[in-house]
Formats: sequence, C-alpha cells, structure tokens
Amino acid sequence: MVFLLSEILQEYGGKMTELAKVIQKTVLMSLGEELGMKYYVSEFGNCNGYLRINNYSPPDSLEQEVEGLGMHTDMSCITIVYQDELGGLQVRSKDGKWVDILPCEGTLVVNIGDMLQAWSNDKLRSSEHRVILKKPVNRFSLVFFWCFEDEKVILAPDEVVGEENSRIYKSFVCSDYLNFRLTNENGKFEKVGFTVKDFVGIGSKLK
Ligand SMILES: O=C(O)CCC(=O)C(=O)O
Ligand SMILES: [Fe+2]
Repeated sequence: MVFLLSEILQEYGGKMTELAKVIQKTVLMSLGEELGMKYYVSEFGNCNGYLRINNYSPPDSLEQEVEGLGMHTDMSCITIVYQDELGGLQVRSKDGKWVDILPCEGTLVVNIGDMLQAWSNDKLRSSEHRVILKKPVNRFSLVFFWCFEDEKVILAPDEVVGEENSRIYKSFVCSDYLNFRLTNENGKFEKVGFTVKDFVGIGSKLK
C-alpha cells in the first residue's frame, strides 16, 4: 500500500512538475517573450514542487459561513489547485468582494504566489484567497506549490522593473520570507494581513 502510494505520488509529482514548468514559462512570457525566454531558466531553473493534500472535516454547523482555510496568499511562484466537486474556493477581488471559483470537471486553478509578485515588481499579483465549507461532508483538494529554492535571493531584474517604474521590493532570501510567514506573529497573514510587501516592501514600516 505504501509502495503503491509512493508510486502514485512519483507519477503525479512528475506530471505536475512538467505542468508547472509550462505554466511558469507561459506566465513569464506574458511579461514579454524575450524576457520570459531569458529568465525562465536562469531565474526559475531550480524551482521545486511541493504537493499538499488538503482534507477538510465537515463543519459542525452550516448556519454561519465556516472557513476551512482563512484568507491567505501563497508563498509560491505559482500554485496549481484541484478542488473536488464541492467547491468553496474563493478569491478576493480588487474591491474586497469574495468571488466563488466554481469547480469545473477537468479544470485546474492557477494562483500567482508572493514570490512571483515580488520578482515581477507587482506586474503579477499574488491572489488573496480562502476556502469556505458549504456542505456536511469532507472536502478534498490537491495543491501543487511551485517554489524558488530556499537559498535563492529574490530581486526583480531591472528589465522587469522597467525604466519608468520604481522598484517596490528590496532583495530578500526566499527562506527568510518563509520563516517570517511561518514563525513570526507578524507574518500570520490570517491574523494581521502582512505579506511580502510588509516584509520587504520599500517603505514598509515593519522593520
Ligand atoms: O483547498 C483549496 O481549494 C485551496 C487550498 C489553498 O489555498 C492552499 O492550500 O494554499
Ligand atoms: Fe492557498
């Protein structure tokens, strides 16, 4: 059984890695074809994938809205999400409204994460999202996080910032941001809403 599971993970993980690479390249090309080709390997060539299986227990009561996962941003470059047929994934719009991402057979959802937001100097935006539990049954999702290597120093290249724009983020080490989000009270986004902009945004009052 363990053997079988590891085989499945290996097979699935390999496919997801291939898919993540294609999506990552496509997203970078949206910033400019030449730029995408140039940085896809040099900057994103050592990315790693992490697969998470989420199993949400049914809520005790459905009288009020129950959050299975509170509002957050992903710490990845990109995230690929498969949610089961129950739905419940929501993304926050620019004006702060929650928009349902309805499940659709054969469809995966792709989020931009904080690392890509910082690397692209906000040209690509990390989505604020959450999960609402709507039915009295377990909900499952499979989430594949495509991330920079821990030791990577993240700094938007001058070409990405653009001549007329100013740089929004100081350079930072990937694992320092992960630690900030995972261990520091300030970084617990669902509590205080601090994200990569608060961590290394130029002009951030945090430090
Ligand atoms: O369960 C979902 O649909 C999304 C989960 C999610 O956003 C996450 O694991 O970061
Ligand atoms: Fe997420």
